[in-house]
Amino acid sequence: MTQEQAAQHRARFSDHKPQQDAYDYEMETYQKGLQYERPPLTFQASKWETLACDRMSAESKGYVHGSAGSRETDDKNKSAFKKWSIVPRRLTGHKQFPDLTTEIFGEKLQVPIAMAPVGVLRIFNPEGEVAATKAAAKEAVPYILSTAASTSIEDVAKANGEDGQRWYQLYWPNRENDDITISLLQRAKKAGYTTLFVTLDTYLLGWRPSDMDNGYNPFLRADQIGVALGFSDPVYRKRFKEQYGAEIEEKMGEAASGWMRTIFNGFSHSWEDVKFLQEHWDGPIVLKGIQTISDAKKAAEIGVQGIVVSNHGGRQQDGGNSSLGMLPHIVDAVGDKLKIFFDSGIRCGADIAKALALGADCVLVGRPYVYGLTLGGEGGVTHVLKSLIGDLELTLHIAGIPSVSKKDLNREVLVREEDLFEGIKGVSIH
Ligand SMILES: Cc1cc2nc3c(=O)[nH]c(=O)nc-3n(C[C@H](O)[C@H](O)[C@H](O)COP(=O)(O)O)c2cc1C
Repeated sequence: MTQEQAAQHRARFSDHKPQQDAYDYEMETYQKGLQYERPPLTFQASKWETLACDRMSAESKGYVHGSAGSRETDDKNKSAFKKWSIVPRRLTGHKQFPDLTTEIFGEKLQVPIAMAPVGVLRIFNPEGEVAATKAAAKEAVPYILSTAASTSIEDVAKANGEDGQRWYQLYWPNRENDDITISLLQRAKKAGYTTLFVTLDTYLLGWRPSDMDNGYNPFLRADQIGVALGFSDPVYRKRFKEQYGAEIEEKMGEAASGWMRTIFNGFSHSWEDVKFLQEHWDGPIVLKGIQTISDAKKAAEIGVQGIVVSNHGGRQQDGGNSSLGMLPHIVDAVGDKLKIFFDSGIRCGADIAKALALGADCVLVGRPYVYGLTLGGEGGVTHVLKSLIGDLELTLHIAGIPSVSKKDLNREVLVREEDLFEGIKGVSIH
C-alpha cells in the first residue's frame, strides 16, 4: 500500500466510532433492570452456542457447530485459553478506560477485533450477511466477507455502508480459473473492500461427520445459498453459458456444483502462485490458516503483509494443535515483519485479551456472532459484539492494563496457570 493510500484509509476511518460505548450498554442494561426489564439475549457468552443450536435445523447446527473428525482440534482450541491467566496489577492510578484502538494497514480500528469470514449466513437467519455486516458497521468492527457468502459482494458492501470497514476473503479458484479469480478481486476492490484475506486451509471441505450425518453440503444445493458470489459473477456466468448453452437459472443444480468445484477445487496452490494475487490485488494481502513457524517465515519472505494464525476453528483438520498454542511461537518468528491476526476458539473478552497479550495484532471472531445472528438477527450480532467488547474493556481495566498497545498488553501480564503451582520451585511470579 502506498503512503498516499494509507493516508486516505486513515482519514476515512478515523472518525468511525461505535454508536454506543460497550460500558454504556452495560449501564443501560442495569438501568432497565430497575424497571424489571430483562435483556432479550443473555450476556453469558457460554450460553449462546446451546441456545442458538436449540433453535436451528439439524443441518444448520451440524454446519456451524460441526468440526473435523473427532473435534479434537476444536476442543484444544478452546481449552488452550485456560492454560494462560491474566495477572492483575493494583493501585495503577489510571483515570481512563483502556484505549482499545489500534491501526492495521493504515486503517484505524476502534477495537482490535474483526468478524471472521463465515459463509452461507442465510442458513442461520434470512437476513444473513446483510444483518451481520450492518451490525459490524454500527459497532465499528471490520467485516470480512467470505467467498462462500450467501449475499453478493456488492450487496454486502451496500449494507456495510460508506463508513463500514470491509475486507474480502478469497477461496482461491485453481489456476485454470484465473479469470474468475481476477473478476472476484476486481469486484471486491470496486466495492470498497480494502484488504484481501486468502484462506489456505480449505481447498476442499474437511471430513465433517456432523454434515455427513445430515447428508448436508450447502454448496451442492440449488437454493442459491452457498453460491451467491459465483452466480453474480459475470465471468462465471459467461463460462457457464458457453459450457451448457443455458443460463445459470435454467440449470441451477449444475451451476451450484460447478461453482463449488471452482472455489473448492481439491488441491493446494503453491507459494509461487501467491505472486499472481500480488499482481492482481492492489492492497494488503493476509494469508489465513498459518499454523507453523516455517510457513509464517515463507509468508514474510514472499512479501505479503499479514497472516491469520488459524486452524479454521478446527473445522478442517482433526488431531491438530491448538491455534493459540502456536501463536507466541509464530509471533516470535515473524511478529516484527507481518501483521498477526488470530482466530480459532475465541469465546469471551478474556480470550481476546490473552491472544493480544501473546502477540496478535487483531483477533477474528467466528462462531459467536453466528450464534448471535441465529438468536436475534442484526440485533443478536450487535449484542454479541458489544458483549465481547465490553467484556474485553472491563477485563483489561480491572487488571490494570491501560491499552491494547504492545507496551501495555504483552506476555508480562500473563502467567501459565501450571507454572503457578510449580512456582514454588523457582518460577518467578512478579
Ligand atoms: C459456519 C462457519 C463457516 C465458515 N466459513 C468460512 C469461510 O467461508 N471462509 C473462511 O476463511 N473461514 C470460514 N470459517 C472459519 C472462520 O473464518 C474462523 O476461522 C473460525 O470460525 C474460527 O474459529 P471459531 O469459530 O471456533 O472461533 C467458517 C467458520 C464457521 C463456523
